[in-house]
Amino acid sequence: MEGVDHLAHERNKSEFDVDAMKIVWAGSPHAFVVSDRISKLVASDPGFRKDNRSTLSRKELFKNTLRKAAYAWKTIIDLHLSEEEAAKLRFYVDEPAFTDVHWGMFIPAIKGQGTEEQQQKWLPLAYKMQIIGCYAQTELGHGSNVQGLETTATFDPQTDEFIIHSPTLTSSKWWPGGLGKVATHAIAYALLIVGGREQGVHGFIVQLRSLEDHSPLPGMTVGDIGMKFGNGAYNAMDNGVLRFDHVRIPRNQMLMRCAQYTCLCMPSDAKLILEPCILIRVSQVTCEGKYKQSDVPRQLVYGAMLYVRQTIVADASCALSRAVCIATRYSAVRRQFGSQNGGPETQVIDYKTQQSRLFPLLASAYAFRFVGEWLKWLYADVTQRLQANDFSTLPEAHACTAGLKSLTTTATADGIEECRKLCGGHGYLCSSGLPELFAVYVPACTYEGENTVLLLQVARFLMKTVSQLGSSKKPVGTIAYMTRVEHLMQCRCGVQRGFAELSADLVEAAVAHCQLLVVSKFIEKLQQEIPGKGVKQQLEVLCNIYALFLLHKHQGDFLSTGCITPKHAALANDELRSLYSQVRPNAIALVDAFNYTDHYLGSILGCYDGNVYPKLYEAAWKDPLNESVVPDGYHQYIRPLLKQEIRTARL
Ligand SMILES: CCCCCCCC/C=C\CCCCCCCCCCCCCC(=O)SCCNC(=O)CCNC(=O)[C@H](O)C(C)(C)COP(=O)(O)OP(=O)(O)OC[C@H]1O[C@@H](n2cnc3c(N)ncnc32)[C@H](O)[C@@H]1OP(=O)(O)O
Ligand SMILES: Cc1cc2nc3c(=O)[nH]c(=O)nc-3n(C[C@H](O)[C@H](O)[C@H](O)COP(=O)(O)OP(=O)(O)OC[C@H]3O[C@@H](n4cnc5c(N)ncnc54)[C@H](O)[C@@H]3O)c2cc1C
Repeated sequence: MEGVDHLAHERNKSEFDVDAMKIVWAGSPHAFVVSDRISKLVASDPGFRKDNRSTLSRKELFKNTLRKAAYAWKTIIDLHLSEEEAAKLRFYVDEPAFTDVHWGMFIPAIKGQGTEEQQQKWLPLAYKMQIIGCYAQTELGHGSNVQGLETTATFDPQTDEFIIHSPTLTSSKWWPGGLGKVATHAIAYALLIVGGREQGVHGFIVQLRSLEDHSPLPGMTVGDIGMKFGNGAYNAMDNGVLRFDHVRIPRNQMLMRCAQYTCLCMPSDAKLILEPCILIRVSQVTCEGKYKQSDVPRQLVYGAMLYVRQTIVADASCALSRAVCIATRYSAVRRQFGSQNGGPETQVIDYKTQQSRLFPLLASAYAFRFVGEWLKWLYADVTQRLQANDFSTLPEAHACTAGLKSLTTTATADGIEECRKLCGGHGYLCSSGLPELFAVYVPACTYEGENTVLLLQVARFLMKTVSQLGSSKKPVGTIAYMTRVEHLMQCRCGVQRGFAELSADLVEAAVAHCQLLVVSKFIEKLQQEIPGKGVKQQLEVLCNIYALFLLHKHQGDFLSTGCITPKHAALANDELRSLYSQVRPNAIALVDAFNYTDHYLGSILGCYDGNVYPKLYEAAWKDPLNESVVPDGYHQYIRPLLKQEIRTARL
């Protein structure tokens, strides 16, 4: 029935103030108002329709994405949207596109590593989208190993230029989003060679295509790398390949500042505002061909990665909460077995097995939300310190962004797939929204740092900390707890080649460290004042579920290290079951608190009114295969088969 809320009985059960929880989820009353307004704006505008994506061919999908990006930009300009509103618009439009990399990587890289002159020249063009940039780091042969990149940038003092060249097939740039068909410019990473000496990998601003007719400039071979995982989904993005054949660029297009971290955001009026900055020596190539080494950590060249990893953590809770919202609503609608005296069957959400799979994911979505908020704060803090020439917290910020990026994206990708399974057969339909969500999300485990490679970075940081225990350098911040494990210093293992040989175990330790971070940031959140009837209590239940679920899942480790006894393990399990029962009446309200529109969810199974079956039935008839009753190919293939004429037919 249209207009009837099939989940009303569920909503009536809730024991807390959903509107207050919406504000907790959004981060502040202001953030809620902005998010709510922009999500409704996008949902009500047919220009942002997305329900037909899975039936489009790659070319149609890509062109439609170009149209949407242009339309989004026009909307931003026409409505004078602020940066915050524009970012929300991008989020709710919900389509991977070249604009993500332009705003999310190209601009931050120039802001983080460009000199003031470079920023003054390039940023106004980029902010107005008069140039479109991509981030060309990865090559066919090397992604994780950035120091192994083969593209060269050789300085020619005769002409005061760099010659950018791809010397081998494996040095071809491969993967950069937006590169394939759209970007006019790239930040290309290349091995700097000055006076015959290699000086490490640096970033260079390189124009790729003509601003007149979009044709590749001389010396560039550029194109799309082809179809990716999943129909529709990430294929809206033109991940590209690029080869340079002795391309010359002026010397002033090498990104020469490693140190300056400015606030990585777009001014609301799209005009460039340059904050006064502290002058820090930069890596430079002079016109005489002298390389001047920066006196700040070379890792600052990875600044854009730190920023993007932090945004990826913030995004993880969005993707996971979206899948959980779909699976929770559908689990309340779906009934199987258990009818008593002809009454209704049991809602599948009432099965303890369903709860034990679903509710930890619901708790994780909230947990990731809060750790994402904290990471944003940490990033702002390290940025401020760097501006004051204080590099002391950079290793910790790197470990936190890398580790949490790895932990949250892995859990989110796995969680989306689990939500699909929680929806049974219907979860496999594209109209459930879950296959596409998974296909779009899962590369987050690989891009911006492959997840295991990032965990190894965390492990390295932890081992460094352990090796300093007992010295005058006391661990602080997120590793302060290590003072309580000084006995580790007494542990020795006889394994040769130490770190490499034990890396699989060290990765597990890194995961445990990151999980501890998530739990402790959830607990810290609960120590704040949280207004709204019953809101804090619900969050406490979710926090306990998150922590106890981890303990239950890893009880072997806890038991084998003597941290808990079998009795503790059994108690934890009993408590988990009790917590699931406490969440059950509030489950629908807890996902309503995400405040997602049906447009954003893009799922018949997750629609707000729970009117799933008529919508599924109706949607099936809209499939292109149902445009004709007798399919194309009947006369050629089916009829001859049925008539046993197949042996004589020309196939
Ligand atoms: C429609 C219109 C819309 C308009 C909208 C307007 C407004 C919109 C506003 C905002 C939009 C935002 C949108 C954001 C969306 C973002 C989308 C993102 C899409 C993602 C695309 C994907 C991009 C990519 O994948 S780019 C390529 C990424 N590549 C990698 O990540 C490579 C991974 N490898 C590495 O990071 C490194 O090589 C390494 C760390 C693995 C190893 O480094 P190394 O070789 O130097 O080796 P070491 O291990 O020796 O390390 C040395 C030393 O350095 C330390 N270190 C390493 N990295 C860092 C770092 N990043 N920071 C600080 N320190 C670092 C390391 O710990 C070592 O330290 P020691 O002390 O131990 O020596
Ligand atoms: C959808 C998508 C979009 C992307 N967009 C961009 C972009 O815009 N710009 C850009 O420059 N790049 C982009 N990339 C590339 C991406 O950043 C790399 O693919 C990523 O960094 C992983 O590197 P790799 O492909 O070399 O993986 P590899 O490093 O080859 O990984 C293969 C396997 O080897 C393992 N491994 C590697 N090194 C080690 C080690 N030291 N110890 C133990 N195990 C190891 C990994 O764990 C993994 O299991 C994108 C990738 C994808 C999938």
